[in-house]
This record gives sequence, structure tokens and C-alpha cells, in this order.
Amino acid sequence: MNKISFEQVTPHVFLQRGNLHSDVWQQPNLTFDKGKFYLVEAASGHGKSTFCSYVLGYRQDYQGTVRFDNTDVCMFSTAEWVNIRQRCVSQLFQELRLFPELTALENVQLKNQLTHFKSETQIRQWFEQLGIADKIDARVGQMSFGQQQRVAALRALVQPFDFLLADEPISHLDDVNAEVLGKLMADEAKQQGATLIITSIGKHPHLLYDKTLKL
Ligand SMILES: Nc1ncnc2c1ncn2[C@@H]1O[C@H](COP(=O)(O)OP(=O)(O)OP(=O)(O)O)[C@@H](O)[C@H]1O
Repeated sequence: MNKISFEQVTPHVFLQRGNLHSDVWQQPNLTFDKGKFYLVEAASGHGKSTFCSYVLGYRQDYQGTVRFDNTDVCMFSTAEWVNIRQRCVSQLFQELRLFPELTALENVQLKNQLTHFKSETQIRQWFEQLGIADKIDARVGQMSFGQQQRVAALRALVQPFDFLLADEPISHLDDVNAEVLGKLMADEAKQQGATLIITSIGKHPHLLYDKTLKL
């Protein structure tokens, strides 16, 4: 997949508001191109999570069209979405969606086992780099939110993707770990020739973004 396009997309919930003054909503043809880095900045309630849900196909409560290449995403079957989420679009959810009863490593491996994309050695190195190697066998339900955020980020990286959508990926990280994670996501995206879309309500990794959009 080479591009994601938003054509005149407006969430139903915003229809009554008139001009939204947004770089994303109501735009005739906004394109996210493969290989580029985007920062989507938004004040709370401006539809950041809504934007992510539309890209991932979890919600379709909008006017307009979202396309992957030339295909309207509304045309995809459930089986096609499963394949897309396994191989084309990866996401780090704001609310993480980890399994609390599983260990940190098990959470990451659960995803990795779908495509056997990364070696356990690589995964263990990443835990080390992110300062959570001592938590690798701890149950996620017994970890801090910031520690869980790093586990969820690693889970998002252990699959092939053309687009990585990270919803406030460093909201609970200290500055050092935030930059380590930012670099890790950027390096992996570059290695895969993929697009990085990072959303932010103020705190985001300092990367060389090709475009910054205000939601
Ligand atoms: N599942 C949903 N269905 C319909 N409308 C929704 C849904 N979730 C959120 N909304 C509405 O969409 C608007 C934007 O919500 P959204 O959660 O996308 O904002 P956000 O920018 O992610 O906010 P925050 O940063 O506070 O999490 C709000 O008015 C909200 O009530």
C-alpha cells in the first residue's frame, strides 16, 4: 500500500459545526504517502482517536471517503481488514489494549507469532534499550502505564507495515525514554520504507517530520 487519502472526510459528530479549520477534516484530498513522517496535532476532543479509528476501519461514522491507494476502505471485507492490520497498517493505541494477565514478552510475542517478523533476540534488545528488560517476564497488569506504553509500542513494531499509526505514543514517558522510543519507531519505519503517523496533544518525539497537520 502506497498512500492513504482523506477526501472531504467529516465525522458525523462535527457536521453541525460549519468550518472546522482543520488540515485533516473537510480537506478535498489529503494524502499520507508511503515513507514519510507525519505529526497530527490536536487539542483534546478534536477527533484524534476518531481519526485513528477511521484509518484502522473500526468506525465509519463520517461523510466523505477514506481510501487505501484507490480503494474506498468501506469496500473491505472483514478478512481483508484482518490482512491489512496484520501486514499493512500497524497501530499503537492510546489506551494500549494489552492483555494484563500475560507477561510483557507474551504480549509482544502474541503479535510477533502471526508473521514471525522479529527474532526473540531483537525483541529482548528493544526491551533493554527502552529500560524495561527487568519487566520482560512481569505480568502487564502489574506494570506502570509508562512501562506498559513501551510494551505496546514494541508490539506495534513486530509486524510488517506500510503505515504505523501511533496515537500519543510517549504521553507517559520521561524525556529520555520518549526519544529512545521515537528513534526506534523512526528507524523501524525507515527500514521498512514505511510511513509514520504520530498524533499528539502536545508531547511527541522530536523527529524530522515531513508534514505537521493540525486536526
Ligand atoms: N465511538 C464514537 N462514536 C461517535 N462519536 C464519538 C465516538 N468517540 C468519540 N466521539 C466523539 O467524537 C468527538 C472527538 O472524540 P475523540 O475521542 O476522537 O477526540 P480526541 O481528540 O481523541 O480526544 P482526547 O484527546 O480527549 O482523547 C467527541 O465529540 C466525541 O464525543
